[in-house]
Amino acid sequence: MTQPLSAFQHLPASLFTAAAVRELDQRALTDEQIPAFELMSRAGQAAFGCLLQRWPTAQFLTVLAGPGNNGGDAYVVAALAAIHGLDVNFYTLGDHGQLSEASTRAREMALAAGVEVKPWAGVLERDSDLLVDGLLGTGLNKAPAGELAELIEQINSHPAPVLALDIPTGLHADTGCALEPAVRADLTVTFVAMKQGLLTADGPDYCGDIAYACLDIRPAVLKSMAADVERIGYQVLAERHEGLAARRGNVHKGRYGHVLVVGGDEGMGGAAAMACEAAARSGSGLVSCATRGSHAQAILMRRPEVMVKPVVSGLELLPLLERASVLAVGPGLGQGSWGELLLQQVLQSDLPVVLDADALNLLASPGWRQAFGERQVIMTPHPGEAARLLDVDIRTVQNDRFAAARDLASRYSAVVVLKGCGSLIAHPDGRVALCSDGNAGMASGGMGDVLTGVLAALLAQGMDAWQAARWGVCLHSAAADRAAHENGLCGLLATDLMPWLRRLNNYITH
Ligand SMILES: NC(=O)C1=CN([C@@H]2O[C@H](COP(=O)(O)OP(=O)(O)OC[C@H]3O[C@@H](n4cnc5c(N)ncnc54)[C@H](O)[C@@H]3O)[C@@H](O)[C@H]2O)[C@@H](O)CC1
Ligand SMILES: [K+]
Repeated sequence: MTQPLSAFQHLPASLFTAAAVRELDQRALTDEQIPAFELMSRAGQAAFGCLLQRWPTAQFLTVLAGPGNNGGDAYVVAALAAIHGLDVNFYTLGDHGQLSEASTRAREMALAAGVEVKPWAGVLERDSDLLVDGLLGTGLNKAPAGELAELIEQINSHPAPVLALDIPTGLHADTGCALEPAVRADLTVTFVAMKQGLLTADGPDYCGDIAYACLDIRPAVLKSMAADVERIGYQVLAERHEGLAARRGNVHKGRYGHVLVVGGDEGMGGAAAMACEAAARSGSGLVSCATRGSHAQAILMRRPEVMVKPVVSGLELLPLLERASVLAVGPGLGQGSWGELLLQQVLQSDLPVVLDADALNLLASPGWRQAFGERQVIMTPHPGEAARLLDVDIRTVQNDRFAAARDLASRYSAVVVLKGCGSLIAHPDGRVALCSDGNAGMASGGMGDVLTGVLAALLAQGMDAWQAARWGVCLHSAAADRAAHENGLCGLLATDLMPWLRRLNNYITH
C-alpha cells in the first residue's frame, strides 16, 4: 500500500504534551462546566462512532479496561456496544476498586447495559472481531510489565484489528516512544487535543490511522493554551510565502540566488549531484558545485546546468564563496582532510548555510563545536548525527526527539531539522514544528542530499532559516509522498522526487 499524500492533514495543527492536555481537560471542566463524566461519555461516544464507521460488521468485541480514566472510556464504549446489540467481552486489568468518580459512573453505565465485567484471566479469546484498548492512556508512567505486558503481547498477536482509545497502551504521549511492549493499533481515536507523541518516532506505527475527537469543547478553550508543537504538512506550500521571491516577468536568474554545494569526496559524487539537482529543481537561480575532479564530468552529464568546479583545497573555494549566496555543505563531504579543509573555509564565511551529513559529523568532533549566532544556519541531522552532535547515544535522541531537537537548536544556535519519522524542525528560541507527511520509502540513500539541496534553494530565494526549514521539509515530504503514491514505498529513489519538487513548489498537486 502506498501512503496517500497528506495522510494526517485532517488533524489539528496544535500538538500538546500530556500535561497540557490534562490542563485543557481541567479548563473544560472549570471554564466550560463540562463534568468529567460528561467528557468521558463524549470520548466513549466518539470512539464508538469511529468503531462503527470503520468496522460496521464487527459483532464480537473484546474491550480491555485499565484502572485509570482510559479504562473509564472503555466502560462507555462497552456500554454503547451492548446497547447497540454487539457481543462484548469485557476484561479489567489493575485495581478497579479505586476508580475515579467518572470511571465509576461509566462502570455503572456498562453494568446497566448488561456488560459482564470480569478481571482478565490470562487468555484472550481468539474469536473476537475487534479488540478495544482502554488499558492505559496519557497516564502511562513506566513500561508495561507483568500481566499487562502479557496481555499486550496477546493483543499484538491476535488476528483481530485493534481500536486504541486516546493512545495505544505503552506509547508515550510526549515522546512517541513505545515503552515495549506497546499495543499496535489499527485505529487510534484521540480525545480533546492531539498529543505530540502520536506523530513522531514510534507514534505513527503504533497508532495506525488517527481520528481526532475534540469532544465538543469550544475552540476558544482549545486555543486558550499555546501549542507545544505545531504540526505542519503539505498545506504549508499553499501559503504563498512572503519569504519566497515572487516570480515576476522582469527578472533575471540572480534574483533567485546562487547555491554552492560543497561535497562529493571520492566515491560519493552522487550525493553532491543530487543536492545540486534538488537545488536547481527547487528554484535556485544558479547552482555551483565544489567537488572532487574525478566526478565533475559525471555531474555535468547528469545536469549541465550546474557549474562544477573541481577543488583540492580550501583556498580554491574562496572565489566560489564570493559568487555564491547560499551554501549547502556536507553531502558526500567525507571526514578526511579534504572535507575538513573545505568545511573550515565554509565556517569562516557568513553566508547562509545548510549543514548536512559529514559536515555535521565533522562539526561533532572535539574542537569543531560552535554556536552560529546570527548566521542563517540549518542543520539537518538524522538521529545518528544528532547523537554525535549532542555526545549521547542514538537511543537517547530517539527516546525524546523533541528534547534532542530543541537542545541541538539551542546549543548550536541554528535551525535544526531532526530527520526521521515525523521530522522535527526546532528553532533556537524553543519553537518546534513537526512534519506529519512523508513515508517509510524515504529511508533510502540520497534522500537527505535532496533535502539539503531543497533547503539551500529556498534560502537562496529569500527565506530565512526557519521559513526555509518548515517549507523545505514539507516540500520534500510531499514530493516523496507523491512519488510513492505512483509506484509504492519500496524502491523509492531520491531522484524520483525531482519532478515532484518542481511541481509541488509551483503548487501543482496532481
Ligand atoms: N481527564 C479527562 O477529563 C478525560 C480523560 N480521558 C481519558 O483519561 C485518560 C487519562 O486518564 P488517567 O490520567 O487516569 O490515566 P490512565 O487511564 O492512562 O491510567 C493511569 C493509571 O494507570 C497506572 N499506570 C500507569 N502506567 C502504568 C504501567 N506501565 N503499568 C501499570 N499501571 C500503570 C497509573 O498508576 C494510574 O493508576 C486519557 O488518556 C483519556 O483516555 C477521556 O475520558 C477524556 C476526558
Ligand atoms: K489506550
